[in-house]
Amino acid sequence: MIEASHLTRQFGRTTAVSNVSFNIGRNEVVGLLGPNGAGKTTIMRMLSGYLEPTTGVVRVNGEDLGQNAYSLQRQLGYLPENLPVYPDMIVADYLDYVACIKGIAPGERMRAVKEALHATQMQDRALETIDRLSRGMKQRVGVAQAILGKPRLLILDEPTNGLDPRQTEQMRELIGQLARRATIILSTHILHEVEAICDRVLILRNGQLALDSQMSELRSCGELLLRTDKAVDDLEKHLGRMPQVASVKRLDSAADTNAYCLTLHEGSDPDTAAGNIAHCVDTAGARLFMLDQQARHLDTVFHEVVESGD
Ligand SMILES: Nc1ncnc2c1ncn2[C@@H]1O[C@H](COP(=O)(O)OP(=O)(O)OP(=O)(O)O)[C@@H](O)[C@H]1O
Repeated sequence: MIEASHLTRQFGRTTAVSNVSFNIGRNEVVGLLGPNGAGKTTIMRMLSGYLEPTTGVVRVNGEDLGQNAYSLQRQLGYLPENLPVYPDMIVADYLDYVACIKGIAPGERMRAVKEALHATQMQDRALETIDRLSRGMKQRVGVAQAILGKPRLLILDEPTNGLDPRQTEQMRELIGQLARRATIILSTHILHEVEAICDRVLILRNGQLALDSQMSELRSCGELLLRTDKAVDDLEKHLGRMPQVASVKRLDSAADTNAYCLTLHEGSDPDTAAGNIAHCVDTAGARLFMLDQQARHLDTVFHEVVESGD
């Protein structure tokens, strides 16, 4: 759906983004993360065609965005970091104006505006002047203009910025609904937002892509916790001989149970390993009480990735 190939962007002597490449497929929901100044907004602006890369290419459905910016921009929804909403305009007029720029046919515009207002729960504010709305409400107007015409590609720069916890929750739900029919790339500083809604995460560090991982792979840390009865003294040895198991550590044992932490070899599939471990425990003659894959949290990974570059 969208392909970023060797993107670099310089501002004078500052290299904001350096040789970043990735492909994002249809209906993926991708979180773009990184500390302040890592290059997130610069990438979002290049992906949406509002900023030209110094070198590199963005392709949307195989078409070069640089060559076809105007027509491709009409097919995508973009929520910029700083909302360019016109303060003196009435919400509905502004959305109608954006619908017009996006090339939505005159007969379709009213319905498109109503749908966008409904999706962002702004129906009651349709006739207010944008200037008089709160920060969170303005943010919703920004999202409403991005989703006008139901684009298949949405680029959202910090969509929950300035929202209160309830509005944040509503925005998360909205993004979840939009994700059923659109590819979404969103940047945020809120890591649990990414954990809640993204399939994949890209982490930038100093303008470079430091991590590109599916959330499911990222959560797996290659460790399993095992608890058995004490029927077999040398269970540790049996477990250690398994091909997927790199090491076995005995943990504190209770009166009638033993506990182990098993580290898998890199690249081992945790589900296959879990099945084999359960079989090994059974054949050795012990009873299995618990076998649990350990999960890593995104904030642990984020800090590891960001700090490894310091
Ligand atoms: N128009 C510009 N002119 C000069 N430098 C810029 C410009 N836009 C961005 N930069 C610089 O490029 C780098 C990346 O900025 P960018 O806004 O993309 O980071 P970010 O990851 O979005 O940061 P934040 O989390 O603070 O929003 C920073 O060093 C910034 O100062």
